[in-house]
Amino acid sequence: MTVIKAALLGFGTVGQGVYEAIQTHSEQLKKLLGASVSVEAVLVKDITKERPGVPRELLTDNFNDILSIPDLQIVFEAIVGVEPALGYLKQSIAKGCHIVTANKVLFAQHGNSLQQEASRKGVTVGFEATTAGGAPVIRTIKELLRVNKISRIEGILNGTSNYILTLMREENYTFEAALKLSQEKGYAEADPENDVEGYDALNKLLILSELAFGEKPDLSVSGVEGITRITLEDIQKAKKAGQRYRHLVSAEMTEHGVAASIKPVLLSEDHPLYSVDGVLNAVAITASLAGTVTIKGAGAGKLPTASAMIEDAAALSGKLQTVQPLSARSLFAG
Ligand SMILES: NC(=O)C1=CN([C@@H]2O[C@H](COP(=O)(O)OP(=O)(O)OC[C@H]3O[C@@H](n4cnc5c(N)ncnc54)[C@H](OP(=O)(O)O)[C@@H]3O)[C@@H](O)[C@H]2O)C=CC1
Ligand SMILES: N[C@@H](CC=O)C(=O)O
Repeated sequence: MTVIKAALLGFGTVGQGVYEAIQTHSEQLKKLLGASVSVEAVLVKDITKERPGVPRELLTDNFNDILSIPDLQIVFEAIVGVEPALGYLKQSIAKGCHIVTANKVLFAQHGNSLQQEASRKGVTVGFEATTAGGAPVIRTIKELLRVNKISRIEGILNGTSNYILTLMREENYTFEAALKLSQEKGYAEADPENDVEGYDALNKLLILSELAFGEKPDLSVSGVEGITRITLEDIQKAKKAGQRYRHLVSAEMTEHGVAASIKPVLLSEDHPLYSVDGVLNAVAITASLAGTVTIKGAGAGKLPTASAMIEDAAALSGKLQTVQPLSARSLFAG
């Protein structure tokens, strides 16, 4: 039996989901990739934490242990913020590994340069999980762009905000209680201010805009607004009037560049995003031939996000070397 060697950077909500999905979907991956995916090491920050379900000898807090794995093919990255993740991904590319990341903060700033470095080394960068969780928005835009020109993108890109707004409307939750529940469910960022003040949606819009239009919008005039100014009273008043608050992002190609907006908006029943409740995200892409294509799916959470990362790995079919299983599990044990 041969294997494809992978390493995991981060073992929080998303990292655990990727590890679990590789075990539970091993047969599908084997059929697609021609060999089993073997997780050879898991990088964490705090090596002393209890990690049920993962063999102790796979854990390390030293990135050099990852770099020293022979024939490593895929590095899944699910840690938080730009550094040290960016340095780790650059070193992984230099080692000849394909990388798959969920880290939108990093990717919004450094996605282009990472992709250029990867292409020079003949490897790929999967970033489906950076935007809209399990909903395949990146893949859809790439497919559309093969022939279409994209003129506009509009959507709900933060699962936490949509979940909070839904709980406040449907179950009279306070903002604080709804945020706490979204943290418990693993939807919110390590610093949830990124979610509720609109910065997470901003990073995702920057990623989509760069992909769809080849440039990022300038938001210095319109600014970025989250959901924190909306009160329970506002939401209940809107409900009585048959309206719903949504945190909406949009980006449109104009003759002066990309015009964008990120703010809460009141929608009526006739709007296509009116019914997108809970942790769902939805993105409507307007394309020259296809018209408007709308993708909807879980925008955050362990398994939907892992699904996006595993799909990126599955897309490497035909590009991966398989090797005999190793002794790697004992590489850095002790
Ligand atoms: N949660 C979600 O639904 C989604 C999250 N994302 C993105 O995925 C990434 C991970 O998110 P999530 O799993 O929720 O985050 P968590 O906070 O749950 O987990 C982060 C993991 O990264 C590890 N880590 C943090 N800093 C370092 C470091 N310097 N060196 C090594 N390991 C480190 C932590 O280690 P330790 O366990 O030791 O603390 C932890 O295992 C983020 O970039 C996030 O924006 C993307 C889509 C959806
Ligand atoms: N915190 C993010 C997680 C997914 O990207 C969100 O709530 O959308």
